Amino acid sequence: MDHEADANRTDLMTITRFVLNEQSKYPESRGDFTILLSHILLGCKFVCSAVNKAGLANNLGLAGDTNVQGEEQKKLDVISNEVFVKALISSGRTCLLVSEEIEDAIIVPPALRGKYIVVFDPLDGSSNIDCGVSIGTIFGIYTVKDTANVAVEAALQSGSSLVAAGYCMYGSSCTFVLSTGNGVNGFTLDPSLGEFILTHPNIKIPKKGKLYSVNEGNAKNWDEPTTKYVENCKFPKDGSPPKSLRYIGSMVADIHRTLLYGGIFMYPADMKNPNGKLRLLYEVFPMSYLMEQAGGQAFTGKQRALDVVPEKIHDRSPVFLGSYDEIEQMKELYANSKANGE
Ligand SMILES: O=P(O)(O)OC[C@H]1O[C@](O)(COP(=O)(O)O)[C@@H](O)[C@@H]1O
Ligand SMILES: [Mg+2]
Ligand SMILES: [Mg+2]
Repeated sequence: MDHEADANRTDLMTITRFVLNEQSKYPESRGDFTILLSHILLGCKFVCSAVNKAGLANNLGLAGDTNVQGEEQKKLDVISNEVFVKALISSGRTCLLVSEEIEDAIIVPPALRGKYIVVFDPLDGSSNIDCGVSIGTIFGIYTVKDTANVAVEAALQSGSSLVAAGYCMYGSSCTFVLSTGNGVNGFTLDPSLGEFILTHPNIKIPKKGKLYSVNEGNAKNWDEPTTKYVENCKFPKDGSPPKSLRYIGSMVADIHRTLLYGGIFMYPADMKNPNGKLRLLYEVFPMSYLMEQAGGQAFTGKQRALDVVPEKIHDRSPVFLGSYDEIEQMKELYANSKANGE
């Protein structure tokens, strides 16, 4: 380890220091959020290490069960879910948990309750686990006034009520991206220090993009606006160069690239999946929150994604996320198709 180089690095802003600085702006704060976040970070470090060692520790492949979504669970889906449930409950700052991998919401025992609801996708991009492609964890945080009588309905809040959201990407490096409502910041795990260091301050998505990201394998089932938008990416009518297609198949990785490079990521509704595939509470909302905080937009095809009010905890929603101008184009296509009664 090059201690001298590290000692000279004055920019070593750890995420803990960053959040404590943020917290100092709220004199009334008791540090509950900082404690909750430290437990989420611990969970991410644990899962990052488990992902890195998965092949060695025989943690690749299927777990043998099916989750509430009807998907075959991967061993790492189960491991990461257990890690986050334990970490979140032991923080003593949560009262209700919603996980992609568990059918019912977890109501935290009264003695361990705090004011936060955490909705999370413990491992996103499960289809990419066994081939070592980037995967991640996604989370959203809400608050509750009445923790004593908390029930599952308390999680059915619109995305615009989130107080924080983020993801951790397990890729070539482990990157943690967070917003608490004052912009978006990215931190990279320094494995030798075991610390997340600020490496992407104040992320702002470019207003336009040269990339589009969608599973074109679903194209035959798409609606008119989606078909027209993708057609225009490939054969632009205004003479501009065609956009390039980038699709990893892990929402965390596709969104991370979109935040940094610009462009659009979409999982539209189609005739096969009339509500799309991605889950509102722990995929669509957190990513929409981050996208808006970075200057982009998030649209469902009908409305601003964050304005949707979920009816059930595992509801799905179509979603278009990305650069401001790209989503404006998509909105226009939907408005026109509506006007033409399509
Ligand atoms: O294979 P498809 O249909 O393109 O779906 C890919 C999408 O499904 C997901 O893998 C769903 O998330 P999970 O892996 O958490 O179930 C997203 O990460 C990704 O964007
Ligand atoms: Mg997911
Ligand atoms: Mg998942």
